[in-house]
Amino acid sequence: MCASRAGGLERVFRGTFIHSTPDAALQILEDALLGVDSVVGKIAFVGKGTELDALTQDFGFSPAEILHLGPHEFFMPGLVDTHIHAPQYSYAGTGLDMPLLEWLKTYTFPAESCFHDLDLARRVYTQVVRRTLKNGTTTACYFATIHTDASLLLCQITDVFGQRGLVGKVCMDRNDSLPRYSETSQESQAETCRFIEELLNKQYPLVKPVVTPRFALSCTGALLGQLGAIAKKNNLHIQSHISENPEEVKLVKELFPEAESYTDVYHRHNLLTDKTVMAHGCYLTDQELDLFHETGAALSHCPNSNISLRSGVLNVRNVLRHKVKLGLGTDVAGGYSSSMLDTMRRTLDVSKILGTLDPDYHSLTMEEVFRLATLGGSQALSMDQQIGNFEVGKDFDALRVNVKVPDGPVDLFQRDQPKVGDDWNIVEVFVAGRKVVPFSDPSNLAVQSHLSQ
Ligand SMILES: Nc1nc2[nH]cnc2c(=O)[nH]1
Ligand SMILES: [Zn+2]
Repeated sequence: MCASRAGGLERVFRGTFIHSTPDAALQILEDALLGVDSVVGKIAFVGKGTELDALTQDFGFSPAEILHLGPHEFFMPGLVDTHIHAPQYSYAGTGLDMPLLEWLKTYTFPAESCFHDLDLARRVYTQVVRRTLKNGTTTACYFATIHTDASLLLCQITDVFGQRGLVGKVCMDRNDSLPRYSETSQESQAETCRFIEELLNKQYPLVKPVVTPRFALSCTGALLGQLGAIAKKNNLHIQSHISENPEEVKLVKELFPEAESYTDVYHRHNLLTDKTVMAHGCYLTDQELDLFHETGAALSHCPNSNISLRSGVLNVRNVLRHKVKLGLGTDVAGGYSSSMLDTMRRTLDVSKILGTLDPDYHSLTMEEVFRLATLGGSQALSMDQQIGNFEVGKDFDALRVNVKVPDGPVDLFQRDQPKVGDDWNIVEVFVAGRKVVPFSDPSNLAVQSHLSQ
């Protein structure tokens, strides 16, 4: 039995719990009892069904209060999307017919430039938060747009729906392709400070700011340096993109000839810390991966996007060999799906293709991918003290999965082989102990009144 002192009323579940630990990619706890301190939303104890008597005494609950999972149900940790562009949800699944830099100019910047319109932002951001929560994303690391007020609205919506979020106002002072979607270095710096200050003043318990230079091609060295200083002063997370596409890598070399590598561009501006997560990294050298390891910076693997924009292929084994923290990201709308289950499948598929091309390559297992999507994501965001698995003392961020949901997407023949499933199978979602899916009517009413202010 593992337990911490109880602070409040317990909500106790009994059944199967599946999670990862640093030592075990997949651990299945059958007939387990898990208690949640409902005041603080943290896991108070994890024990075996055979320890019921001791647990009821120690934590003061009665067996009648236990919520029993069904025979085809289990709990798993919430999914962590380490890289998603909230405004791009508005055109997800379209416009995937060109490579990254053309795609940005043709679809992305024009779409994002409209988010000065707060009505549009409210509609799209409400949908992306609802959809990702329903799909089991309990923590999302969001890019918004350059617009501060719309970015603050995304924070508010994330808070109201109860999702855990890192949210970044995007910074870009070097984008001459679309004049109406750009800002000066001074504006970018001042608005980033305003965004951080206003968001921290709101004191949302689960939503935090993340310093967000779009990528090296969108930012001058001066802005990168200012953003590095802002992140350091406020001890904040940092997110950006790196080494996604060969053309991008080549242009970064030309724009920053003084830097030793793409990674060095960020490093010399103090943007590589143990609270940094960089998306993609398909073309990083071993030396660059060493620098990631030394600084504690993490990578977000976004396979759907890498395939859809034909950007590249990340060698996940090599990243793990360099002991670089790694999570998974949907990268909507470079990735066409906002579902982390899709990202998990693509991660597996890409790894199997690498194994097909090179018989010496050890493809990832399903269990390893499960760990990347949960504990790995929490490590990549340096939040693994708080979330990522069912360790006592962590917040209860969890998905209740029913592999035999009525009219569900899979047919089950053997009780013990629930190895495939879909978003439909996620019947309840908890964040910090609060049930956030199904959406409750009162919560919807609260959303309406909050958001109309
Ligand atoms: N996939 C992706 N890569 C980027 N690099 C710079 N901006 C973006 C973006 O919005 N999506
Ligand atoms: Zn991205």
